Amino acid sequence: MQTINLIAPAKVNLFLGVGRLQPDGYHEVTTVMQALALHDTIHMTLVSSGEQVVLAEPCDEAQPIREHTIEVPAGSGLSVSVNMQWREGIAPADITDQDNLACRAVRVLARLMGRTNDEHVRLVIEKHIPPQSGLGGGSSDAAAALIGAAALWNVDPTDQVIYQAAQEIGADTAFFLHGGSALLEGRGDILRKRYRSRSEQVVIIRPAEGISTAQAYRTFDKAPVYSCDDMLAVLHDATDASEIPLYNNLQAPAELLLPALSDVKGFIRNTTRAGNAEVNSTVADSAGEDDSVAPKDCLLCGSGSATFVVCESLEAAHALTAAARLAGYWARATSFSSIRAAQLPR
Ligand SMILES: C[C@](O)(CO)[C@H](O)COP(=O)(O)OP(=O)(O)OC[C@H]1O[C@@H](n2ccc(N)nc2=O)[C@H](O)[C@@H]1O
Ligand SMILES: Nc1ncnc2c1ncn2[C@@H]1O[C@H](COP(=O)(O)OP(=O)(O)OP(=O)(O)O)[C@@H](O)[C@H]1O
Repeated sequence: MQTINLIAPAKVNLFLGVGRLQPDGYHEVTTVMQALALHDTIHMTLVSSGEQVVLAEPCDEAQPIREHTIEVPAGSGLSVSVNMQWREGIAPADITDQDNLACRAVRVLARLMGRTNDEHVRLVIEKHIPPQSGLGGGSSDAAAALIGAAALWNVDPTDQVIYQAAQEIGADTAFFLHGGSALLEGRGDILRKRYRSRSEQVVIIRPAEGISTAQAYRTFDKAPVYSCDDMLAVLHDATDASEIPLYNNLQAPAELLLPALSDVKGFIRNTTRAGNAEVNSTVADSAGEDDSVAPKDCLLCGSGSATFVVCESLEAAHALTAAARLAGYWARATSFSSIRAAQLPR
């Protein structure tokens, strides 16, 4: 038996330019993704044929630790299971082991490698990234599970099969193998260039409801508004992620799907305007009086439903987080980061 620990960071899209729908059901996308320090933690154990192990795992408040027994009978092939631990007050989502993107990632990698060993991969995921938020939590868990399975199976972490598996799982997964800040095209899975990461404090604010990514794209198609070529030229010329303009053409469709998003924008504007200019003067100064315009330095995360706000200091981030929680939102102070999905040192 072998256990390793991994981190799976969240992301935001500093720039998300959705283009035309392709015959495969996916849209052409030009995006600049930026990793956050906020991350899920994954513990991954490989149990081989003939072994019987008893793992001590986190459970719930009533029973903080529980024993979990795993046996691998001969001829059973690969099996994968997961224990999801919801942290940070995130409402637990009902995800079967079969549908869990991290479990899927392990199975896809085994298939692409032609690996047919009798073995069990057990995952414990400590969830700090809320799902259906546009923060890519599930995709990042999948990327970390690929890195973890590769380490447990002695596969070179730079082997192309890992990138191939990531692309098969979903559009966002490939980014988390690179992390930091990067320009991606295609379905949002082809790396074009890397930038120096941003490093400021960020607050994530999420209303109670999530948004389905597929539904956000379908709503976009009803009245598409495309980014212009001048904007794309800026992305290709930039070397530092701080040069990237904040832009997301899924913001308007997401607001149509979820009116609570306009309330979040209003909350951010009012909080930073109403005598709290020191909370985030950048947002306050640029907010103007027009309530239909988003305050500067704040943008929808991917397809939503979370919004991120760039703050000038740790104090400003904590003040905004506290105000957002008081207003009934899920909120979390974090920062931009250069991390990626990775194994932690033993
Ligand atoms: C909104 C973003 O998070 C921005 O980074 C991504 O584009 C979404 O990436 P993701 O969650 O990994 O998406 P996937 O799980 O691959 O796809 C979910 C659904 O979103 C839609 N989808 C996704 C990516 C893309 N380039 N075009 C699409 O139309 C498709 O309907 C797809 O069936
Ligand atoms: N390990 C996982 N963590 C979270 N969600 C998962 C996981 N595995 C599968 N899912 C499913 O994926 C859906 C999207 O979750 P995710 O956290 O990736 O949302 P998202 O951030 O909106 O996605 P994205 O930004 O990639 O579009 C969830 O509704 C959930 O059913």
